[in-house]
Amino acid sequence: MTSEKITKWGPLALSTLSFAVSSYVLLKYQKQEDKQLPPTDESSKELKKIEKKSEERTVIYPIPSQDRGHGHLSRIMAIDDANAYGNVHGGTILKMIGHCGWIAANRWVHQRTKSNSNGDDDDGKGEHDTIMDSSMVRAVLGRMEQMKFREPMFVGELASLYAKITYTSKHSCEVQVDVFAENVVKGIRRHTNHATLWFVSVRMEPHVLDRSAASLSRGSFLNISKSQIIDVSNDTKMVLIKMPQMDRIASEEQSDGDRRYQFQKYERAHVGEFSQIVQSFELSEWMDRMFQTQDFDQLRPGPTVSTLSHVIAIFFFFFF
Ligand SMILES: CC(=O)SCCNC(=O)CCNC(=O)[C@H](O)C(C)(C)COP(=O)(O)OP(=O)(O)OC[C@H]1O[C@@H](n2cnc3c(N)ncnc32)[C@H](O)[C@@H]1OP(=O)(O)O
Repeated sequence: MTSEKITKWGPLALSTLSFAVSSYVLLKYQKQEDKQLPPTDESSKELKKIEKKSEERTVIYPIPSQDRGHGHLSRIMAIDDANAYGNVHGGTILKMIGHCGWIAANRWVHQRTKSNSNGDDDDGKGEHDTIMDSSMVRAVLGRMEQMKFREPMFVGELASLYAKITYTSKHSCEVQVDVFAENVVKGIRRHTNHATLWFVSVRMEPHVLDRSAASLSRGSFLNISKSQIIDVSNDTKMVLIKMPQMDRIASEEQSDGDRRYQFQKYERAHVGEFSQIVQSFELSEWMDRMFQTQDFDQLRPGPTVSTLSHVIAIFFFFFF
């Protein structure tokens, strides 16, 4: 064989050989693996045994009663929590407040299980008390109010948040969240933030979404009733359910809570109206009306603008 032939056909022959060997090895390995699998009956028995063992190991603890309606979060503030001034970013604190309130509200709504249902609260809003599956029950954030940034928080401090249910209405609850910043090195703790959140209790239900209608335009969503808000990604809808009520609440606390509840309801109901008034009100029209009026003149002591203008007009009329 000449060296020319070797250089021409050698690499091709080598690659074919290596391909054949690797295919043979792979097939043999696969066959061995198949042989190792136990028959189906045995394998299912084995699986059941393993599942039983892991179930025995998994202990599900009930949420302690003192934690119901309470939430707690703690975290050291890191460099990436900082804003341009080097303090902790307000958005970081807001997010943690949302999480902490969410813990308290969800622990609260999860008191509603099959065992404590009474089946008497179907008030035509689609809510029945027979909660099928606790994983479908949740509290969703409706409103965040009274967010107070009392003092700045610094990187390196320990942020500790405490949330507590302070009022319940038929379908919503008020959660108060307090935030503390602790300098662990110096042993100093400061009250940095306070917020009030309102959560609404809902149940997720499967819903067949008419995608053709929904995808036409954003406007088509506006036709969907508010109590059937749709989670497009999961094809589920939220249905309002009753909020578990606070018991053993002092009458003063109850009336204070009622007042805060009525106030936020009133505010929500009138925000739309107020913005409509602002939008429809032309500034130029307002300026015209303001300067046409004589009321301001009459309040001033001495000759009014209108009186002076009359004198000047008479002067020009007679002398020019
Ligand atoms: C956990 C999270 O962070 S979830 C993420 C953020 N949140 C969300 O995505 C929720 C989006 N919003 C919604 O889905 C809806 O607005 C809901 C479910 C909150 C309310 O639905 P609506 O159909 O508007 O409720 P509707 O007007 O019938 O009121 C039902 C109850 O909720 C209360 N509610 C409704 N909106 C609000 C609100 N913005 N703030 C406080 N309470 C509210 C009402 O007071 C009422 O309770 P009541 O019967 O005890 O008086």
